[in-house]
Amino acid sequence: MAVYTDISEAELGAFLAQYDVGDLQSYRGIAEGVENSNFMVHTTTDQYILTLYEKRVNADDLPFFLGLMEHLAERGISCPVPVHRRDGAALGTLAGRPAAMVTFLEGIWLRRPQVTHCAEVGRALAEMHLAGEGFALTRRNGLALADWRPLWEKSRSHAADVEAALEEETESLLGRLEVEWPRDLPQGVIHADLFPDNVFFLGDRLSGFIDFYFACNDTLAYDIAVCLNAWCFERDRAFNVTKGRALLNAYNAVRPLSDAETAALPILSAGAALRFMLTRLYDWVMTPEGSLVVKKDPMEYVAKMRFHREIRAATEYGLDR
Ligand SMILES: Nc1ncnc2c1ncn2[C@@H]1O[C@H](COP(=O)(O)OP(=O)(O)O)[C@@H](O)[C@H]1O
Ligand SMILES: N[C@@H](CCOP(=O)(O)O)C(=O)O
Repeated sequence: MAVYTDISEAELGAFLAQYDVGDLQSYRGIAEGVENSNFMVHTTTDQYILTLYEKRVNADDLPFFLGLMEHLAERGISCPVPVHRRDGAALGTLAGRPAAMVTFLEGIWLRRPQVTHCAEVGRALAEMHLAGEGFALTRRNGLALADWRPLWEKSRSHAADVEAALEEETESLLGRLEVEWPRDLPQGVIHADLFPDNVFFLGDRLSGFIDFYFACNDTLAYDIAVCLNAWCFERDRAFNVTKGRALLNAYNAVRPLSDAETAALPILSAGAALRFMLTRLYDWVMTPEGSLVVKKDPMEYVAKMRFHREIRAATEYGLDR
């Protein structure tokens, strides 16, 4: 569960007194999520999400994350908006942690997204990429290609415990990515973690994105690759080309992909699969039993690395060309 830091009613009441949000009525910790401590807060005027930023989030990045949500919301993207205190600040301190309140986003995330939802994600991702243009702050991707090898070196010696071939396969893919990674593709603000648990729906209609805490400036098409991996594989780890088609074509209809972006999709998808395999592997082998960190299965992403290795063209993902 993701309530690493607990808060008392008195602390929260004093924190809320800095805002124009009415009086505290009730609050509860939210079990979902991995990185931070989240609370649902009901006041006499509305409901909000309170986040206490934990160790893995760099406090220097918070103005980027909070400012980005505001920038996107001003441009019509549905996402939480930071609530400002009476003194104008969006970021405060609670229980010794940096803390912020954001507006509550209606909707639920889908455990079993269907083709229609993949199309919604493709469309909304492209809209977000366009809306990100002009955002004044920048943030380097802390989990970009250059960061993968140092991360790999930390858990590499445990890879064989997870699967015999994993060390050799990872080494081989990483070596290839370091040589072939595309560096001249269109850049912009990317979400970088747009998994189903970060996208809300009301019925079949996408109601918004949450969890911008990996957002950064990077290759736009890499964000599509993250989504292809997160949305278009089934539980048996098979790629669903109908979902791929829906996601890619919906994206392309809003922000047409260049030939170079299209050609790079297989390598970007392999890289995206490796990136999530690496963070999952690290948590898998390094997190002590009984810790609150939720461990996700690295093998799910090993299967995706293997799948992309065989892909030669984006049309195999379903993109119409
Ligand atoms: N603005 C929001 N509106 C509604 N629910 C939210 C909002 N932000 C977070 N949540 C809830 O909190 C959970 C965890 O949030 P998330 O940002 O994914 O945490 P973490 O960064 O720790 O992974 C979400 O699955 C959702 O249930
Ligand atoms: N999406 C990542 C883990 C990050 O979790 P989130 O709850 O912050 O989205 C993965 O699946 O490995």
